[in-house]
Amino acid sequence: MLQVKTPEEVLELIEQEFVPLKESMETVPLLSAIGRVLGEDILAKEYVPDFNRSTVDGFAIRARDTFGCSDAIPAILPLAGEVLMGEGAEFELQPETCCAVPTGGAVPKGADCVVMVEYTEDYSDGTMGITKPAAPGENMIFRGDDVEPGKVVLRKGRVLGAQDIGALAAVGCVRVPVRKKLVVGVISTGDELVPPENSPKAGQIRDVNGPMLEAMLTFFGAEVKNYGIVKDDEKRLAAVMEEAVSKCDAVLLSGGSSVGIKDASCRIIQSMGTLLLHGIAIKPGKPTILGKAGNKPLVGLPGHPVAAYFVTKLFVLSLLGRLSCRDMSSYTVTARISENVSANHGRAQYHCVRLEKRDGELFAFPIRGKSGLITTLAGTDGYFCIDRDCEGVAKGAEVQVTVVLERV
Ligand SMILES: Nc1nc2c(c(=O)[nH]1)N[C@H]1C(S)=C(S)[C@@H](COP(=O)(O)OP(=O)(O)OC[C@H]3O[C@@H](n4cnc5c(N)ncnc54)[C@H](O)[C@@H]3O)O[C@H]1N2
Ligand code: MOO
Repeated sequence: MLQVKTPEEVLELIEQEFVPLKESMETVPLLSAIGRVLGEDILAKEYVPDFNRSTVDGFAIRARDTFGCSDAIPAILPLAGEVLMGEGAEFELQPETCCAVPTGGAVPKGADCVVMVEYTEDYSDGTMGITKPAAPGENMIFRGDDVEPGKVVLRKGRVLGAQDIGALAAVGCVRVPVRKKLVVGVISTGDELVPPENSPKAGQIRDVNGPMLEAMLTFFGAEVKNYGIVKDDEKRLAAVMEEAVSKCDAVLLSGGSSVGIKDASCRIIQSMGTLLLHGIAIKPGKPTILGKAGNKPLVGLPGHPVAAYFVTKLFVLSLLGRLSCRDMSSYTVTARISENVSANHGRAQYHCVRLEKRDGELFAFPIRGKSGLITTLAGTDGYFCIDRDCEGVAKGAEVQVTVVLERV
């Protein structure tokens, strides 16, 4: 019999038993930092922007020179100069004058706002008519509006996206401190397994978990060492596990996690270090094993692909996040369930769903099927959970769907 733990207990166990990897930082060029875990807080060293800028094409002025003006009675201001793009405004704007400025151009000293070209008239005699009163600060970005020296631009732990690469470029951070990629070993075990490129003979099936786990880990940002398929031979499996542990920061072994005579994963993991857990109160995914060799996690995943998928999503990635100090935020949306879904297993029950908007409302269509079927994962957008004390959800009820980001 398995001594199962609740999902909450498993996440606590992960926090207690594993610590972030030491000396796991490296510096990479700006563009190589996409998708990597930021290793340090990034503080601005300079003002961004470093000068007052216009946000429109127009004329830099002093707001008070336009008070009370209108279409009928424009404020008439001599044109004192023009600022060119990419050049500083070397002069100071005198009262009751104006100066042409392009969008993004520097606003000269003395000016406190910019009036849009649409609210001006060019009298072609060296003067401009301003037809709308302006307020101080209008249409301007001031020096340091974006960031000032010392301001935190990005926090460590964040997985860097394209928008973050832009922010790093803005502050001149072109050598980015990131966490080294975790090296994760993946092993599939089972006499029935053949590589996906083979045609299975009677009693054989293609290895689904190996490629699926490799894809999940690659998207997560790990470096994967795939040890392929190992037959149900305890000695051979133990030898491949030893090899993987010596080369990797964590090892995932799928199949053989249950309590059958040939299910050797638990014995092997136990023999290599400490067994922390065998059994989680979730469906699918109950016969999961967690152990450690030093600070290196050894995970025995259930062979059923949907179970292997959920255990990886719910626990393995959290564990890898713990090792690499990674921000593990997930994203949920509220959706209306399209049909009744029952549950009475005394375990938290996870269901994949397809999301679809109908008449402006988001619906979750549950995908039914046993955890041994892989097509129940294909084409799904996320999943929701029915708590272990709940008997199900009724058609039309709102559920919180965790969106699977691999597809974004
Ligand atoms: N007596 C019991 N039997 C089972 C229990 C139990 O508690 N008591 N739990 C069931 C549950 S739940 C699951 S999940 C599975 C877990 O099985 P194992 O981890 O021991 O895995 P196998 O027996 O090796 O395989 C199960 C199933 O999955 C297929 N498989 C395995 N690896 C792959 C792969 N890489 N790609 C695709 N499919 C794979 C395998 O062919 C089997 O069909 O145990 C239940 N039994
Ligand atoms: O862990 Mo399972 O519930 O048959 O996939």
